[in-house]
Amino acid sequence: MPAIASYTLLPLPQNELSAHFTPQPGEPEHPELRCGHSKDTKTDTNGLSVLQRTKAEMRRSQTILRQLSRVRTSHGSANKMAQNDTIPIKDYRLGNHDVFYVPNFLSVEEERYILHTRLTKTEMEAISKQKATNMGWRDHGQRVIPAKPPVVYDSLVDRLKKTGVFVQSPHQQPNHVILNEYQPGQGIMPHQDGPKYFPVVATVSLGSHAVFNYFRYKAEDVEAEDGVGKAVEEVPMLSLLLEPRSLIVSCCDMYTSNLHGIDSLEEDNVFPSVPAMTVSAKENLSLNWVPGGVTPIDNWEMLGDEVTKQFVAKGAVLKRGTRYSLTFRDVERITSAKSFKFI
Ligand SMILES: O=C(O)CCC(=O)C(=O)O
Ligand SMILES: [Fe+2]
Repeated sequence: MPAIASYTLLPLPQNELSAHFTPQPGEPEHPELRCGHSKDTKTDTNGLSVLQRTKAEMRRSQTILRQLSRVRTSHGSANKMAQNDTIPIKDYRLGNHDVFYVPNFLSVEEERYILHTRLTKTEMEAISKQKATNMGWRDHGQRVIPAKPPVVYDSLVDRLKKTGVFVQSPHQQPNHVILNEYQPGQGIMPHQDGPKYFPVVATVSLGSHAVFNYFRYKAEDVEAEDGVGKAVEEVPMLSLLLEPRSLIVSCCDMYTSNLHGIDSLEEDNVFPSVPAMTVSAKENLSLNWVPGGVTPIDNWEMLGDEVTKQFVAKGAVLKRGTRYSLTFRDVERITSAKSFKFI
């Protein structure tokens, strides 16, 4: 499992930031938006407690967000999505799979803002001890998150609503978000998210890429190696390159019947998959497929960044940086997966 670093709640004071994401050459430097993480202290250098400073930071975050809404970016698609009434999610479907890949779902500014405002685990715990009120957001272990997520989350939830993927969920929108942190070399074992959630999961990637694999279970009569549970195919049925700022949605059968995971690697060796490539074809092509070997990327034609696309098209080794993911779900499950379809 990756470390669950924190929930993004409130901005950190500038003086506690350490350089984390350095602006690319030629990129305008925006002092408010430099990303970083705080030292694990309960008070800042002015002796303010986390709760005291959060009010001031909240006001500051509102100002930044107002500025952000005026920023014009070259990543037009995120801005267009923010303005449109609906996002045609069907246009982003991966073949016939219950999987949707949307590049540039977030703008560069939103990505930076979210990374800038995340709290550390220690800060989260410091706030929890002070028993602030529950605003309805929960963390992975179902502890209550005692503060309202910043406004940028509202706009992300709004944008997710516009895709229609949560239209049949109990609250018609996600009510739960997890922020995971993956250092290069970290991944997440193949797993299912389980019946606690409505069978739609929407994940936004930030900071770096991941290769996200979906796996089938082996036939009923094949036992797992450890004799516990069902055996899982070693070769992924699908592998997607998740670019920073992209959205991936898994639902329906993909949610209820298959597993997903990310290999624990420092770099991903990728090449383009061809349409309708079967698992056995992939196995042959990948020559003695091993986890972390060469991975055919099924969404390479849908990639948003032209340079990345060209690299993947030729075959490339992509070095991982620190990746964060925000996973949105609706917790209370009242509709059965079988009767649910938005596609
Ligand atoms: O971080 C990701 O992209 C996936 C996380 C995940 O699968 C989970 O939290 O259940
Ligand atoms: Fe998961």
